[in-house]
Amino acid sequence: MDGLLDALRARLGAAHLLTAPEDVEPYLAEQRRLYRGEARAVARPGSTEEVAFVVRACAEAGVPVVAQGGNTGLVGGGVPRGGLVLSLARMNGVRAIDPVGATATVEAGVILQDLQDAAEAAGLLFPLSYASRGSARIGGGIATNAGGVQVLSYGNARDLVLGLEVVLADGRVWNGLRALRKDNAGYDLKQLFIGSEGTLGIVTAAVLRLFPRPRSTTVAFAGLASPERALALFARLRDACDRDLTAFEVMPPFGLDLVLAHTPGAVRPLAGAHGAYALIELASARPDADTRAEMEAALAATLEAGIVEDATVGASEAQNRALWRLREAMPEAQKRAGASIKHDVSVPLSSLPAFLSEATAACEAAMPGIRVCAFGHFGDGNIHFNLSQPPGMARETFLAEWGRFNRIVHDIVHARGGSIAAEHGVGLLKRAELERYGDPVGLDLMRRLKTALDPDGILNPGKVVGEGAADPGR
Ligand SMILES: O=C(O)CC[C@@H](O)C(=O)O
Ligand SMILES: [Zn+2]
Repeated sequence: MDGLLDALRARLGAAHLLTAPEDVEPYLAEQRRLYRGEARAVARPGSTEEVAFVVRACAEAGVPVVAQGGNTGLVGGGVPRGGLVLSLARMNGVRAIDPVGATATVEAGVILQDLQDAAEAAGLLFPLSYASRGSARIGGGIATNAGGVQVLSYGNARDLVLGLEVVLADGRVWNGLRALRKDNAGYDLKQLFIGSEGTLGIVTAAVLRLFPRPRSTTVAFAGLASPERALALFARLRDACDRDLTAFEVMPPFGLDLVLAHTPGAVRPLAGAHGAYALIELASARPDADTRAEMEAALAATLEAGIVEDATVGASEAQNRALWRLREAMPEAQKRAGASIKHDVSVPLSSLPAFLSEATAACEAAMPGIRVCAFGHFGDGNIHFNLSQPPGMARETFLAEWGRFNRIVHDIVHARGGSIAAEHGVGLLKRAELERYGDPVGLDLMRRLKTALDPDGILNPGKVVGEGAADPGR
């Protein structure tokens, strides 16, 4: 190990090889305190060549490497289990924006918010977005195939990537950095690396799709009797507004109460109480678009049809933002309300309301006082089926029940043809669950891919389908 560290120090400079415990510490922390990493050092390469050098040196020394971006992941995918952390933070440049081709070529360490701002400065939109955008880095978003709040109209990270540059486990660089909309010259290799959580290669740069900026955007918040009504509303809006419907998020009354209690400045959007709340966004880049009128007409029709109980429509950008804030503050508010057991699941859209009532009833029966907080990307069929600890119960007592609730919730998801890892990935947290619910042939293919691309298990070992014991119960 010491020889390896000397070689890395010589190549990167002492300032970019962190070995002091206090310098390494931030890279070991995991935001939900579910895991604590272990690593001997953190390498901070400043170029693709330096990333390749680090990986090659580690491969030769048989030392594992875990790539880290903003370290904002939710499943422990970036938690090192020995070896070296490779931070992409210094590689944070937007290399080029092509306004005609509507593409951005970026380094993996660019912060998502900076990329959104750079696209905006060029008069365009980079639509990938989630609450951690101020610190999350695009390489992590690509490595986890991140979803977020605009998937309904723009897709997941996977749909936004045209080309990739990837450092392989042996230190070679695959140059797939192409800006083509059409390229059927063989297998689509970039898709292998997207969502592989750093287990098959380390993304160092990407060509990303940009879109016209919406000229008109309107956000509304609707109160409904139930998730069934939310589904009916979604279907109506999709019919009426077609591609202008850019987000359809749902939160439960308990979730809204948590947000109002724990978010400074948050104001109750509707006077009465409702069984479910939907945040709706309409946006259009058409010069003649008037999404406010479109929203008002669509909501008026659904109010009249008895689908919506009440609704408020943002009348300014500030009001639109305030409504979004209610939704985006949800995870933080839940964190402040104590420990949570999270399930990031998806089911076919038509069975989402039935899933919610079945899983809620099962969890409430399994632990009196448990508080179900199921919210999220309803329009994508993706719900964060989160459970808040009963008031007064100790954090560790509650978290010890994780395995039992996984079984309850994931069995229902699986029986309904859903996914137990919809948008946050597998990491450490869902490894045992993937083993349990994954199709055996599919799992075999995944392992073969891992072995083919990383035969010595250098890249992010123990994650997704890697070797090593999965954490039982989580
Ligand atoms: O905290 C969660 O469970 C979800 C976080 C994030 O994916 C969101 O949709 O807000
Ligand atoms: Zn989410």
